[in-house]
Amino acid sequence: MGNKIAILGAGSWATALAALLSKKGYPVMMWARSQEQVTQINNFQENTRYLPGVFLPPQLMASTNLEEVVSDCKTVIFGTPSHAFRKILQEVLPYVHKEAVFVNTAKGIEEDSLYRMSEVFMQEAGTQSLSRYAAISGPSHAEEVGQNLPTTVVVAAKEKIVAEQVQDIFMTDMFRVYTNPDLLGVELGGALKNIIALGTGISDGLGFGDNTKAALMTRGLAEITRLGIAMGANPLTFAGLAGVGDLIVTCTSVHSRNRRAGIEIGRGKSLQETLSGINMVVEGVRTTAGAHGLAQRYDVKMPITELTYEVLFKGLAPLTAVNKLMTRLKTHEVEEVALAAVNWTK
Ligand SMILES: NC(=O)C1=CN([C@@H]2O[C@H](COP(=O)(O)OP(=O)(O)OC[C@H]3O[C@@H](n4cnc5c(N)ncnc54)[C@H](O)[C@@H]3O)[C@@H](O)[C@H]2O)C=CC1
Ligand SMILES: O=C(CO)COP(=O)(O)O
Repeated sequence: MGNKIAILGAGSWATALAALLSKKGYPVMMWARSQEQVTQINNFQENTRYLPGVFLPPQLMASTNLEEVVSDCKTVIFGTPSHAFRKILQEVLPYVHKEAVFVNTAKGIEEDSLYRMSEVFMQEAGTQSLSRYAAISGPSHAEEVGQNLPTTVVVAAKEKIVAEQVQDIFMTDMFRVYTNPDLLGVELGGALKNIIALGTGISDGLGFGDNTKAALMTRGLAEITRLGIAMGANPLTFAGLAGVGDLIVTCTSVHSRNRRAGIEIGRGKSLQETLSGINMVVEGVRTTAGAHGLAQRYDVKMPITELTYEVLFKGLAPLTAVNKLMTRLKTHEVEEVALAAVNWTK
């Protein structure tokens, strides 16, 4: 096994990462579903549909043949959306070397099972295999990574050695990679921030201001953290790159598809119209349904998530959702459990 890297997917994020690693000198091969993408990458050094304007090194190769792409690879990176993760994993597993490391970059929750991607991975590859699994997350829009603008991300893995191996693979002087042992927290942060980005987009689409956006982001982080704690994550992870970091970028960036979808919905478009107009993956939609299920399973209050769910799937008017959030029963800002350190005397 040499140091060949496989990247599965040829969307914006897969392409940005493939360009980064290829420019770093790794032999990289991408898997694309469509021959059109393969031709563009191999013959024209650009992925005009998903990452226009970013030059792809001529040595970066793509193929529609999964076996060819993953065979002899030391590292297999998933750059496909989370709803495709299980199926593609099933297809590649027979061809992947038994010592290869898997790196997932998708930010989502499986809709019916409510599994995180590491749980899907364990189910398909076996519990032992989690020692060869890592997740990358953090504030990192493909368009900016493609332009080599300074970016920071976090890699989480059960095994420190794997996290550090992946850190070394990706790290450049413009792409700084931190490690974190809290795989659960990193996966949750990356997935759940997309719901809040839909919410802030809706708020922007309704014509609300920066106060509203800051409120949604702050209270959004509070409910993400609340669910994370209930599931066993480290609360500090949500103060890091996969938590507040990614929340900030996704809720404020012109590049965010989740925010863009929210804006259209806030302006009155239906979910279907919105999604077909964007024509790229909007992970937050499925994740809202997943988080709605997790909130029920863990009996955690997630008012922004709940109302986003009702807007997306139950026809609730966005304005009514905002009104419902603003007129909830009055409450404390900080959870009782966290208040233990800084509390009022009774
Ligand atoms: N775009 C970004 O800036 C970032 C995206 N991500 C995550 O990366 C993942 C992929 O997102 P993007 O690259 O942005 O999406 P995209 O919409 O740009 O591309 C999606 C790619 O997946 C393929 N695809 C879609 N459905 C598929 C299926 N059922 N089976 C096989 N392939 C399928 C498409 O053909 C396309 O190549 C998402 O989970 C996203 O949250 C993470 C960090 C940054
Ligand atoms: O996760 C992302 C940036 O860190 C990408 O967000 P969008 O999917 O909303 O574009």
